[in-house]
Amino acid sequence: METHAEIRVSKFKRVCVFCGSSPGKKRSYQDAAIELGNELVSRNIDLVYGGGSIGLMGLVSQAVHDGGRHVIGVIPKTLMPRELTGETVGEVKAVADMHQRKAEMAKHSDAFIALPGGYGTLEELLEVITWAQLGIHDKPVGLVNVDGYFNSLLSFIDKAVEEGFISPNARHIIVSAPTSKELVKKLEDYVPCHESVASKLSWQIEQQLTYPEEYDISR
Ligand SMILES: C/C(=C\CNc1ncnc2c1ncn2[C@@H]1O[C@H](COP(=O)(O)O)[C@@H](O)[C@H]1O)CO
Repeated sequence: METHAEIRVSKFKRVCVFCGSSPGKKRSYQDAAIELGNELVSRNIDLVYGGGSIGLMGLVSQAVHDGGRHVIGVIPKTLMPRELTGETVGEVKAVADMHQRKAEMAKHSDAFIALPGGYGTLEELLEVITWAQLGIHDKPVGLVNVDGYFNSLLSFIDKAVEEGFISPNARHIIVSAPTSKELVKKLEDYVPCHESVASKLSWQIEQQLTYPEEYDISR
């Protein structure tokens, strides 16, 4: 059995995790959030997430923080009062709005992982998949399919491929596995095979024009 003390090398420096602001009803969801945090620690990977301590977000961030890795919580100013999201461990980056939050989370991460969650998680997951399809980034995107939580979403995506709305190549953007350990391995091996609509460079130029300098947390 592998322990936290065992550090394995990863090609990812920072991974962005999208997950429920609620804990979910099954213990397995909460266990999976802690397992993902521990998996990142064991691979020497830092965390980027939506900030706060509520739900699965709190569990994954606490596990990464307790394991000694860096945690960045990217929070829109509106959600910053502690009674809304709880205390954030590690570094807090304040951003102007939800749109900038997603852009900043994406910019500072080498890969994206979704755990079970609700509308917010699905929206974040689908957006980074869409951005990959458009060529805005070429970073791997995966989901931890805890107890088959995402089966119906994956079936829907397969239906969209069958019906001609998603290309078979773009179907490969989304990587899934039942556990964090298997998923991180798959993401490490991921090679994009879909065609991009526009170059990464042209999207970067477009993004620089979108937000004023005062909100660019990379400075
Ligand atoms: C809507 C609720 C609480 C709001 N609090 C949040 N605090 C921080 N981040 C949030 C919050 N709500 C959504 N997010 C982002 O979306 C994902 C979680 O949303 P979900 O709908 O719970 O799946 C998460 O990755 C955050 O980035 C009351 O539940």
